[in-house]
Amino acid sequence: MPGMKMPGNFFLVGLMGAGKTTVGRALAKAAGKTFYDSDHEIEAKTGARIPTIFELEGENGFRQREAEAITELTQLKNIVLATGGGAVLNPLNRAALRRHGYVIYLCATPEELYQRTCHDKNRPLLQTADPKARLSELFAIRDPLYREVADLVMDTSQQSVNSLLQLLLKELERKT
Ligand SMILES: Nc1ncnc2c1ncn2[C@@H]1O[C@H](COP(=O)(O)OP(=O)(O)OP(=O)(O)O)[C@@H](O)[C@H]1O
Ligand SMILES: O=C(O)C1=C[C@@H](O)[C@@H](O)[C@H](O)C1
Ligand SMILES: [Mg+2]
Repeated sequence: MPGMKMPGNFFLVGLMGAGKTTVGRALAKAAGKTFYDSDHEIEAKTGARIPTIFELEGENGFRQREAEAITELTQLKNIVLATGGGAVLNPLNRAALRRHGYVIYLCATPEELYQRTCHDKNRPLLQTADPKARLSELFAIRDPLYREVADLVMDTSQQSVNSLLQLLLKELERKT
């Protein structure tokens, strides 16, 4: 039974490596919705990879582009949207996410996030001497913000993508 609050969009939030893109794509397929990823939309629009945008325009420049993408994407209907890990930092993004869809926070420990992201160089905020410490700092700042916007918190620790998807579908069926 679709709830009144649910216009049919699912928005995924969480830190880098939480599985927003991976789980989001599978969820969209299973739920018959169109999948979008704000990071991919920004890259398609600019024709540049995210590390390049950070290099040329700084994090602030990227955040502006991200806010525009979130504004546009949250207007769409019947979608699953994987948001960039830092999208919740902007209160306008948080309001748009809450207003236009059902928000799912995928969480994991900083240690697990590190294991899932350490082989990939496409996350400029993790290109530091100590990416594990950086993930812990980001977790401390952002975990409350993810919880603030979330309708549902999913612990992804020690869960395969497929078992998470099954759990998520069950929860969504019950709650939405
Ligand atoms: N539940 C899980 N268990 C183990 N590995 C996972 C899980 N979810 C995702 N992964 C793996 O972790 C890596 C990062 O996942 P993904 O790119 O989906 O994260 P993300 O939340 O979209 O990150 P970002 O915010 O940087 O875009 C991928 O290699 C993915 O296969
Ligand atoms: O956590 C973050 O701030 C980021 C996460 C990624 O999804 C990208 O949006 C970018 O690398 C920044
Ligand atoms: Mg992603």
